Amino acid sequence: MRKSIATVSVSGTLPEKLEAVAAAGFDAVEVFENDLIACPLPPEEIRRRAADLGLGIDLYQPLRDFEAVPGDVLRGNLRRAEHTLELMTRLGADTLLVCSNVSPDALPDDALAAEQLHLLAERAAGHGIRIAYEALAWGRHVNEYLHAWRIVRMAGHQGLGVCLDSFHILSRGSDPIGIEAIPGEKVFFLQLADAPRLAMDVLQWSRHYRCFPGQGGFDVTGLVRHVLATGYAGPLSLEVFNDVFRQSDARRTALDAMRSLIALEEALLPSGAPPVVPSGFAFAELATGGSAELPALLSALGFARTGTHRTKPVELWEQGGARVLLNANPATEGTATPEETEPGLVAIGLETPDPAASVKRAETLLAPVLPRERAPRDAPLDAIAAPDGTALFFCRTGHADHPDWTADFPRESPVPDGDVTGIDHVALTQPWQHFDEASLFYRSVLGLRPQESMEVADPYGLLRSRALAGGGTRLVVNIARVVGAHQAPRQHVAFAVRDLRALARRLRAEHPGLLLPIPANYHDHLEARYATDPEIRELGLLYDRDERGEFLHLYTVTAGQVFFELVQRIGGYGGYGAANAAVRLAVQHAERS
Ligand SMILES: O=C(O)c1ccc(O)c(O)c1
Ligand SMILES: [Mg+2]
Repeated sequence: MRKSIATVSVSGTLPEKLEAVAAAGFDAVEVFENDLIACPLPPEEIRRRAADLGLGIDLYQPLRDFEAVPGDVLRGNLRRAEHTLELMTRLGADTLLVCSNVSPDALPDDALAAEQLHLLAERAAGHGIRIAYEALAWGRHVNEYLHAWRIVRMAGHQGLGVCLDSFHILSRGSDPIGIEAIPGEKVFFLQLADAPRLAMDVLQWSRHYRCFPGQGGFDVTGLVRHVLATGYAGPLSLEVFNDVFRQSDARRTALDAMRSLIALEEALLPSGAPPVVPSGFAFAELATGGSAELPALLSALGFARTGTHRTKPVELWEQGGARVLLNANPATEGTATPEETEPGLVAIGLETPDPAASVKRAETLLAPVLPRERAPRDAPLDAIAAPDGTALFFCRTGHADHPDWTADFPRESPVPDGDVTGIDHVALTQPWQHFDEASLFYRSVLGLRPQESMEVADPYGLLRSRALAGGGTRLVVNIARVVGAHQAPRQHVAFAVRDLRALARRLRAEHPGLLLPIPANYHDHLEARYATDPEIRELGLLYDRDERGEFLHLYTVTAGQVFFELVQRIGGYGGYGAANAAVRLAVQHAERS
């Protein structure tokens, strides 16, 4: 299907927007009025630049507050409309979006609205232009898409149809099934936006919080199915007003937008290949930053170095099913970022049933595929870059028909069988403007299911956190908005533990200072709330429960950018102890200062 995007959805000047959108592979744009009137280039030049970039201008928008007005207001409106139609001729746009009237001048009179829209459609037809009428969710009298359709039908003009916008329809809770009552040839345009579910004024919600399909809480795919059932064959056009995207790199946002449409289109196809969901973690790779902190932490937790890479300063540490690579020199492997000069997570190995299919899917969804020669191992593993720069390797460990990366680490000692059984989850911190992008990335590329995002108080700011899970893989993406010097550690690796009480008892006895101290106030609160047993306080454990089970966890001190969490899930507990994250952040800040 033809893919289009409104210029309002990305940052920059109009020429910059066009370039970014073209580079991401879009076919066309909707030109937003504000972008045009602030642009020093004449419309003919904008048209030429778009054409040179291979972009059509599918729509110009919006003409506001036009219909259902008294006669004296109509005269002014027609003058405005005439100007817009002339401008569109110069721009080469053939569809004008008219959004429903929000002004106090508007009358609650459908027949009058229909008559005046008919008049406008007649004038527009003289310029070879069609009118797409859109119900804004906050329109004064017309705010439902079926109401807009009734008026369009009443007007009965060939050059007048409706514009459907998923945000306006779904934000009001309207049932999109009604779309199927509209003949496809009367749907002139389809605008798509998702949004997080927020209880707030709908205009503010629309103007600041829209996001790309797959990033919010609406069933945009389901709505598109109804639109396609009408026979609609026009563009899928993204129209996203979002305060973060307005400030982000336009090219990156445009790629994110394109990824969203590719994933949406795929979801529409009954034959679409389902995502290859990773079944768990093969390894976590940490840069040591040349310090002994990480090996010391791991051996205290019961890990042992089981192998050393044949040619590279990389060690394999294992316990139970948990594997950690300690890399003394990741910068020479071509993945250098400033964080790598201190201990931190640089890569994650994911177990997938079909590594080739995983990387192919990642490529289809515009994930940056890392060149093989940059892979820090000798076994030919495919890797992609996650939005925060972490490398994600696709592995099929222990299957003879796939490259055996563990063979690069000749075995030095057996794998200890201690309390740690595997990697439960990995948490990554995104730059704040990449939160929605990261959610969509992990959801579409890896097929993980996002959970609701949560907000956690940090003593110096706010942490937003979203867990994504599927097939035995759990990731947590965080963004922290905190004042300069008070950054919390960026990453953690959480190990699954069989008996956390036993492990905590041992660690407290043998390695005082290794675990993060938990305030007594926390345990007072916990006992009042859950009547937890005194051992939880004695051992300094954190605790949570949900309707399916219980969760015990604790944290180590931090090394560079990374720390370890130890978790024990009891019953079917499905969370991450988010209620305790604020306590952890406060203690980590105190520990640093
Ligand atoms: O917020 C607005 O005013 C606005 C304008 C045009 C649209 O297509 C829309 O969905 C919203
Ligand atoms: Mg719209």
